[in-house]
Amino acid sequence: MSSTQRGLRTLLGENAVKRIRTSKVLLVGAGGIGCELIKELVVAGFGEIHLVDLDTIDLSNLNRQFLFSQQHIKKPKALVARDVAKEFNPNVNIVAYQDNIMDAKFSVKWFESFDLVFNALDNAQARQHVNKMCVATNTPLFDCGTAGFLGQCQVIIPGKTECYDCREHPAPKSFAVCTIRSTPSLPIHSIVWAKSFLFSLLFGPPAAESQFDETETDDNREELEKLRKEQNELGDLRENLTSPDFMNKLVHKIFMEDIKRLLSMDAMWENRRAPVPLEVPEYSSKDGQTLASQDQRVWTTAESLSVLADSVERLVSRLEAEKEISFDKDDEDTLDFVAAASNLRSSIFGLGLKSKFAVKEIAGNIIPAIATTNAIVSGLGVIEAMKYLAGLDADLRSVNIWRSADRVFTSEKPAAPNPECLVSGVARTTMTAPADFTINQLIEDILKLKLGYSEVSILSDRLLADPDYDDNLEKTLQELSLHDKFVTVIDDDDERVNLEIYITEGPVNIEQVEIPLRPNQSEADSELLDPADSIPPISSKRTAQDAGLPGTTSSAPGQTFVDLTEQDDAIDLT
Ligand SMILES: Nc1ncnc2c1ncn2[C@@H]1O[C@H](COP(=O)(O)OP(=O)(O)OP(=O)(O)O)[C@@H](O)[C@H]1O
Ligand SMILES: [Zn+2]
Repeated sequence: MSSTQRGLRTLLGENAVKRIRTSKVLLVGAGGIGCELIKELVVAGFGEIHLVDLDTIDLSNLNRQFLFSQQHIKKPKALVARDVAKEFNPNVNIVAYQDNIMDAKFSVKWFESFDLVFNALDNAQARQHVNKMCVATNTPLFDCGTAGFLGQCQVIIPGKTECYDCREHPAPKSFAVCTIRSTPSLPIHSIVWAKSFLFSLLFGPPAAESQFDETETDDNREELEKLRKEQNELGDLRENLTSPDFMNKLVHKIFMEDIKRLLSMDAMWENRRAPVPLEVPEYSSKDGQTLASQDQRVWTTAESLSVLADSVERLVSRLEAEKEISFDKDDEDTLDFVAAASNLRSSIFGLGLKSKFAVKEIAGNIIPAIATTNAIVSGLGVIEAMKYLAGLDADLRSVNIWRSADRVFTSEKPAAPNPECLVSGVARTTMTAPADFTINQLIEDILKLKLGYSEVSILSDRLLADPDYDDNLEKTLQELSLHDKFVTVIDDDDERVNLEIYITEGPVNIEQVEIPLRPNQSEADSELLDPADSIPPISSKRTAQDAGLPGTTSSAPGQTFVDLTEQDDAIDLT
């Protein structure tokens, strides 16, 4: 027995140490926090640890993800973390998966097999998914997150405490479309334009909706009309990505014609510096790669055009295999495109130019990760998990690390679940049904006949049916890929809380369930902590957007689905 474990026995007693040794733990994420957590868990003597991470090791991870070194670059994080951590304590059984935790194979049944779950994730979508699976399976979750010097470990005991989604996360700040598209006044506006508008329209997946604030007013109606026309032209250009003339056409359109069109709106430039259409110097894509590697200095116009031309060639050649490409600050081809295009736009509008390195920081919206904060938060998470295993429920605390003169740590007793929460405040059941079971059968035979609903809406990750939408009624569970997934049933009479049904394949059968009435709003409020006393959770993603906190993917009636992967442009520069 190690000295750590002897210390734990003195502190928590023999029983707790035994529970630590026999418990089965899931750790999601093997990045900055995950590396720290697995070390803590292994050293503390947790017996069985399952580790999931979808990513491979990048050079930029090495400064803080201390389990990884140069020879591990490009290898799967989960597998390398398992091998290295095992050396600290060969008695621990570590099972590693290089996989997305949101994959259907990590089913409710699989989650149910764990005693504890730790989140060490960098995005809200995955955290919300794990939160939902833990609440559905009644599994305690310790959600760790850091953003620079700030950190947090939220303790989530389903049914007893708040969950990740019990508090609303403030919507990320977004830029007005006119600032980005017509009147940029800061380098960041050019960067957002290059990344979220130009790059996404040329190479990205089709956006469901505009990522900018497009609220129409009397003042901007004409402008918005022009911008839509411009956008359609860009869509046409995308059709010709492989034509040898593409780069010329692109440069001509976005840096000359579109700028002239903007200039024709005289009123816009009365009190602003008017943009100057680009005078295109000689350039060659051949120099692109060499220039792109010079990431600490500002490129000239000709150099930016060379990098742009070269990155377009690289991206276009990838499109054969990839169909569409998303911006990623660690993907050099996408970063080169954004760095070059944004600087060209900045020079047109007379804004400051930036090195590729600086663009990476802004476009990736990075708050530098601090290894010490990750280590502290991980330690706090494991302490709370040990308290839980020792049966010290009353002593459980969610802990925050602040950067203030008088207090670095604050801790709070986790608040009670919010009855209005779309994860904690719903009823849940499971059902089995065969592949050819239709949505109509689900509504008529199960929901109406067995559970007594009169009017319902059904959602999964999208709307499947409601009283006015019947396109899917004859579609089967198999066609809609609904096995091993949750569907949400909303009572359109507004009486009962939402019902989440987890569907697996088998003969038709539904587990009986009591569906409570919707809580009265005022009663619900009085049971909760005063939000002013509460500290909103921090994401572990080191972007200002996630530190400012994500939106919600919940399936409330009338609420639109927010694809969190598309919110990367929300940049808060505080
Ligand atoms: N859906 C998911 N399934 C599994 N692992 C995930 C999922 N989403 C994120 N992760 C993992 O969570 C980890 C978060 O770690 P961290 O915040 O240190 O990010 P990073 O990508 O290593 O670093 P950075 O973003 O700063 O470059 C990453 O290793 C990432 O691969
Ligand atoms: Zn909740």
